[in-house]
Amino acid sequence: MSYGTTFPLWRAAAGDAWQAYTRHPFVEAMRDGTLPRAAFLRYLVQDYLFLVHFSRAWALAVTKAETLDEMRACAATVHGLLDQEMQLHVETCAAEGIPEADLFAAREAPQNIAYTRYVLDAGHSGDLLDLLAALAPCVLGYGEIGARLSAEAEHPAYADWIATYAGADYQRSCREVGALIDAAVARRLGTVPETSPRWPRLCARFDMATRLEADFWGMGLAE
Ligand SMILES: Cc1ncc(CN)c(N)n1
Repeated sequence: MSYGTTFPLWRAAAGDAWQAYTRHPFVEAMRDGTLPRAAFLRYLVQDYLFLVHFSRAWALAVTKAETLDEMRACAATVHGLLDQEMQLHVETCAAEGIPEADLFAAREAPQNIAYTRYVLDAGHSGDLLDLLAALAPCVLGYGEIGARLSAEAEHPAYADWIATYAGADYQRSCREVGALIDAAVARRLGTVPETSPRWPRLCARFDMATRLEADFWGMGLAE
């Protein structure tokens, strides 16, 4: 999946870290159905909390925007996270006897704190581009993983999860976020952004967020 022109450049710059994230053993175990349910639920509870902070980060992006179009795109992502994506977590956990109040009150894992606060700090200390570079691996990586698993899954155990990220709503959000990133980059860095002195730092932000994604999967696998 390309989701615009900037994402493939950032993804290529991240090199092997991107494969380590999108083909992590946790992902492959969802693909072949061998992922233990306890590991999935541990991940899903943490991911609910992750999405709470991620929504805060996208809300911060609204305040960092310079145009109404940027504000609308960031606000639409906040809506998608709070009112669509989190339903997967709430409904799956409810079916396992875990009410939403328990999700909200769960204790955050260190890997979760490291990732979400890194992203929030990227936004607080930088501008919209710093924040978008740190947000991109999350949104677009799951789009890529969902699309691949929907074609390659060998077992139905995680079909609901896969359907959420392969689904039309999530894939549309990925294309919109890709377009937001391309327009924000062009507005601030011009048409050849790779030559900007800011480019290496944006690639470094994307790379760090990618590594924190892999650590997040690892947290799910840890006993
Ligand atoms: C850790 C993580 N990264 C990405 C996504 C997809 N929004 C997610 N739900 N959780």
